[in-house]
Amino acid sequence: MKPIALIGFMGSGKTTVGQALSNELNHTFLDTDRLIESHTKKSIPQLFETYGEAFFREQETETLKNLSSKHLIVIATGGGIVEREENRLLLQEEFLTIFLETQFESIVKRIGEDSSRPLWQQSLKERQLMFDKRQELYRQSASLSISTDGRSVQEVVQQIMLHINL
Ligand SMILES: Nc1ncnc2c1ncn2[C@@H]1O[C@H](COP(=O)(O)OP(=O)(O)OP(=O)(O)O)[C@@H](O)[C@H]1O
Ligand SMILES: O=C(O)C1=C[C@@H](O)[C@@H](O)[C@H](O)C1
Ligand SMILES: [Mg+2]
Repeated sequence: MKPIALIGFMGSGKTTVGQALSNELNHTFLDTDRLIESHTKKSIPQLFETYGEAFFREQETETLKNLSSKHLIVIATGGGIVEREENRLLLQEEFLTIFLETQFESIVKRIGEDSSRPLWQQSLKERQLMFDKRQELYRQSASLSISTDGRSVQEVVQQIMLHINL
């Protein structure tokens, strides 16, 4: 069985839903953001500040490649993983990829003014533009989309369980 990958914008719930889903399935949970931080021994804000976004994206692709051959895992990805075509192809071909579809208004409520997400440190208009641009990329990369608006984390997990045939 292919590894399960959760994709979606920052705050769509990839990390929290991924943890709960992995418990339900008795799979190992891994988060590409946390793997990159432990590999580089730097926080994401430090990586962006010191080495720039391109370096972070290289690390992200390497991490995704390494995870593509693993079994019985659920991975949470970074919100920008779909920016690279190479990653989109990996997500389409090597993972059972699930898009946690979430309206921009819900994202704003969930994240607030969080300084741990460097690309959230922009004007509301720029955040919305980035969100709009990525929606099509998430859809292209996933074989299943689950709406998270108005659903608790457990309800999102239940929806995923209903739609995947394991
Ligand atoms: N379905 C939901 N309903 C309400 N709040 C949620 C839901 N899913 C996640 N949250 C909350 O939203 C916040 C962001 O969730 P989380 O960190 O899991 O998002 P993420 O997709 O992993 O973001 P990032 O791409 O930045 O890593 C957390 O405070 C989490 O508890
Ligand atoms: O949306 C993005 O581009 C990002 C989301 C986070 O998960 C991290 O991967 C990082 O902050 C970049
Ligand atoms: Mg996360």
